[in-house]
Order: sequence, then C-alpha cells, then structure tokens
Amino acid sequence: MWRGTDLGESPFNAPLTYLPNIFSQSPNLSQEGLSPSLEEVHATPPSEKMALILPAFATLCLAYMVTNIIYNIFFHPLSKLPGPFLSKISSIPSFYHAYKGDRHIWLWQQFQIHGKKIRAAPNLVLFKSPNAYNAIYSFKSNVKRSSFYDAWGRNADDVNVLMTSDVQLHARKRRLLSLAFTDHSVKASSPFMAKHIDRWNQLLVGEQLAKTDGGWSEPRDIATWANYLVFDLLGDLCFGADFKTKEPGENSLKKVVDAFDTFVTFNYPISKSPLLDTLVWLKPRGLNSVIERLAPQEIKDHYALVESLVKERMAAEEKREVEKRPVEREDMLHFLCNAKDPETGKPAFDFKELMAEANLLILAGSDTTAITISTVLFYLCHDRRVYLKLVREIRSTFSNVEAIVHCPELLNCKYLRACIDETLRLAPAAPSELPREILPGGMEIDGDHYPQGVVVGTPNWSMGRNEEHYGDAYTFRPERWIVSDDLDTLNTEEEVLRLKRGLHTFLRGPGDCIGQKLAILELCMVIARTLWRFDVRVAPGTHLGEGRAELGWGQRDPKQFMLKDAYISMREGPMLQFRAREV
Ligand code: HEM
Repeated sequence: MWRGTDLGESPFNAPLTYLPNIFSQSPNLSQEGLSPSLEEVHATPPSEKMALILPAFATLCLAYMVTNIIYNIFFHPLSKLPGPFLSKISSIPSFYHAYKGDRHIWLWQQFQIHGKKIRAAPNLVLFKSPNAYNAIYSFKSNVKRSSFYDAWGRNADDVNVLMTSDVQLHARKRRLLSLAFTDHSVKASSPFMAKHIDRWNQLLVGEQLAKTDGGWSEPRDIATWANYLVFDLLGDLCFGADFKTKEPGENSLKKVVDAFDTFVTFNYPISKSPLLDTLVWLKPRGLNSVIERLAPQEIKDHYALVESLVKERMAAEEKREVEKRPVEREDMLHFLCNAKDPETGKPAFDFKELMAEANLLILAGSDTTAITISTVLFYLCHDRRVYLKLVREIRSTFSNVEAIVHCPELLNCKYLRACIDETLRLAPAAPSELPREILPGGMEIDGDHYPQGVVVGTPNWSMGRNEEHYGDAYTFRPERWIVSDDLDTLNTEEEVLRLKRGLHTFLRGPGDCIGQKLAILELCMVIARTLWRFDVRVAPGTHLGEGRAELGWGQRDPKQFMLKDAYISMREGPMLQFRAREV
C-alpha cells in the first residue's frame, strides 16, 4: 500500500477552526477575485464591509470543502481503502449512526459488505481481524488514544487516566492508580459485594414470593435493577457511602444513574462528529463552563456529594495515620488516599487527582458491569441447556450461599467464567472501536503500512461476530472457551488459545481495564449467589432486549441481546422473574 507522506504534513489535516488562517495565507486568493483587497475593505462602511466579507468567507469555506472532498477521495493516504462512499469524504455517517445509537450495527454491516477493513470516516480505518487487534493495542504499538477521549473531560482539573492521551503521562497515572487495584484490594472488596448482592436478592423476590403464580416474583427490568445494584456497590466500595438506589421509594440519586446515561448518549455523537477538533479546541476556552452550567441538577449534586466524601475521607485517613489507629474500612478510597508515589515516597494523588480518578472509577465501573449482569442473565434465560448446566455447576460447588466469596472454588467455576466470556463476546460493554491515533513513524497493520495521524481500531461488536475466527459466531456456546476431552464438547487447548487471541473485551495493552479482576469477581458473585438462591425465567410474554424483525439487518435474531451504542452500551431488559430454587 502507500508508504511515505504522514498525515501531519498535509494541509487538509488541520482542524476546521484554523480555516480562515489557512486561506488568508494563500497569496493567490485576491488575484483570483475570491476576496476583496485590504484597501477596498478599509475604505467601505462597516455594513458594506460585512456584505463583502461574508460572501468571500462563504466562498472560501466552499472552496475549502470542495478541495477537501477531492483530496479525501483521490489523494488521501487512505483513498484506496474500501468503505461507504460518504465516509470517504465526511464523518457525517459515523456521527449520524452514533446519534441513532446503532453505530456498532452500521460498522458490522460495512464489514459484511466490504471485507476485513473499512474506511469508516476520512481519517479512520477499522479492522475485523485478531492480527490487527494485536498490532493496534499491544504494549509495542506505535499509537496513542485519539482526540475522541478529549471530548469527555468535564474541565481542566478532570483529567483521569482514561482521558489521558499522552503516552508517558498515561503510564505515570496508570502506575499510581494500579496501587489501589492489588490482589489484596480485590479480595478486600468481597464482603462489600456480598452485602449488596444479598440485599439485592432479597428485593428481587420482594414480598411476592409464593403469593403469585408458582411462587414467581413480579417481572423485573434487569437493566434498571442491575444499574442500581452496581451503583450502590461502587459507592460503598469507592467512597464508603451507601447510595441506597436499589431500595424502594424516592431517592434523588436514582436519577443520577439515568443522568449519566443521558450525558453519555449526548456526548457520543459529538465525539464522532466532523466538528470534534473544533469542540475540543473550544472546551478549555469557555465551552466546558457552558456545559457544566447546563448539566442536569442531579449530576451537579452527585459531584458535590463525591467532593465532600473525598474531602472527609482524606482528612479522616490523615488523622488515623497520625494517631496510628488500625484501618477501619479497606475500600478504594482508603487505598487511593494511602497510595505513595514509589519515586518520591509522597502521596500519589492530590485532591484534584483523587476526585478525577474517583469519579472515573464509579463511571467506568458501574455501567460496564451493570450491562454485563443484564446480558449474562439474558443469554442464560434464553438458552435452557446453558442455564441448567450453569445452575448445576454453582449448586454442586457450594453447599451454602455464604461460601460464594472471593475464593479459589468460585474463580475455578469454569462454566460460569465461560458464560461471562461468551456474553462479553456477543454483547460487549463498549460495542464500537476504542480509537487509537498512529504516532510519528507510522505502523504496519495486517501487512499494510499506515502513516502518522491515521486513527485505527477494531470494533468489539464486529470482532465478536467474526465467523472466520469463531465459526458459529452467532451461537451462544460457552463451551468454546473450555478445554475438554468429553466427546460432546471436545475442545483442545490450542483451539481455546486461538479463540482467546480474538477476544479482549477488557482491552489489552497499556490502557486495558484496570478494574477487570474486580469486575470478574463482582460478576461471578452476582450470578452465582443469585442462581444459587433462585430459579430464574423470562417473564412470560415479555421480549425486552431481544432482536426483532422490524429492527432490520443484523438485529433480527430474538436470541441476541440488542444494545445501543453510546461508546458504552445502553440497553433495556430483560424482564425476569425469580423464585426460591426448587432443588
Ligand atoms: C464488565 C465490566 C467491565 C468492562 C467490560 C470494562 C471494560 C473496559 C475497557 C474496554 C476499557 C478501555 C476503554 C478505552 O480505552 O476506551 C476499560 C478501561 C478502564 N476501566 Fe474498565 N471495564 C469493566 C469494569 C471496570 C471496573 C469495575 C472498574 C473499576 C472500578 C473499571 C475501571 C476502568 C478504568 C480506570 C479504565 C481506564 C484504564 C486506563 O486508561 O489505563 N472498569 N474498561
């Protein structure tokens, strides 16, 4: 393919904000009659000046756009790549599908039409191949997070590890944050989890148990119920606060969960829009304060609450250290407050950094895990064979529910883990690509060279449905992740390793999910405790979350869970019922 010119050298790579500068520097424009001379402009009254300047400016913009389109179609380093025609010239299709929430489906359709790689926007190449995945996201990759991530920060102080695109700065932040994610801290989170899951289980069956038909509970929309469980759990785990959103009755914090979903759904199309660079430029120049002022009251209240919790805890931890008292709560905030920078021996985080990371943890950890709880339960309740096999594993491994904690028996429940992996393959918490920008020097992907400045990625929804890699890619079959010499489920170690090279829903490499061990523990405990106690079924007559014919190509199968793409996945359902287990 092409070798040579990096995108950074192209005048068309400049953000739209700099448009007037680019054109005012061109020596030919006034000679060509596109704009008036300086003398003419100075001699005319202001209203007439505007009458001259506006058409000239419009003409310049038009000329820029036409030139840009021609460049993108014929001369751009990505011009030979397959993909929808409109995407060659503009990010509008990408923006439109982000706005509709079906960008992951649109990308999947483009792979079906064009093959293993597509140009999804003028400067964006996406791949559907494990080799490309490993080239883009590994520790050796010559990439950084793209400007997509710059669209998400609240203000100049809100720079957390996820939004840091500078490679060295990210590595430093990451090293410090990982001090709070040790094996010890994950194990210490188990009692917090047990407490919240048990209460959640109680509420799921409610007072209805044995009163309604066959002892089944009222139908529960698991999307909402899982949101509340995880939000409460992370509140407790991160800040030592019980948000109580899962409890019945009024609670203003319940609205925070929805408000964050609204914020993500609003921000995602912006981060995929042709105006991204302009908006990112405007953010520190006033746009951030406008957005902050317009934010829903629930979000403002939530940040204020987190701020006071962090301040209180910092003071309490300092006091405890001075008084040399033992630790009262081993939660995330305890580990973050006490983390020391290994190079300086000083506290790893100041107040602002602590706020930024604490807010990220609750956001990054809540929606993702809640989505996966909903999706695991969806797939289990839509496949009786898998459901019964998993129930048998859980109930035969543990003689009582209290034993389901952070322990080798739980982490060795192979079928449980395989069900989670299979769910994350088909319904990833982040369904589209996690975009990375190529650094100076360019890089090889799938045998082709790509220059500096190109943005690349591998969309998770399409990767998980790669028939070349998985064969029966659309079937929910957890057995594919387990080595077995049983004749019905025969599977070799090599085959499992080969499959694992294609599935990285927690990402891989320098920016992988720092909370993945915590998330796996939480998912295992929620599913195992719930299925140990209850029989579960889809509420008769309900179909929430299922694929439907009217949704169109790629979304018709009722056995597949349908998501909306808002960088993280949005969803509804399933509607489930619970009753005390019969055996
Ligand atoms: C099923 C649950 C989860 C999934 C599928 C998941 C997935 C991911 C993915 C794909 C990324 C990379 C995002 C990107 O580069 O755009 C990520 C990053 C991250 N996740 Fe998770 N996550 C989960 C749960 C959690 C939990 C429970 C926490 C913490 C409480 C957490 C904290 C983070 C943080 C801090 C990052 C940024 C890491 C960095 O930039 O170095 N996640 N996660």
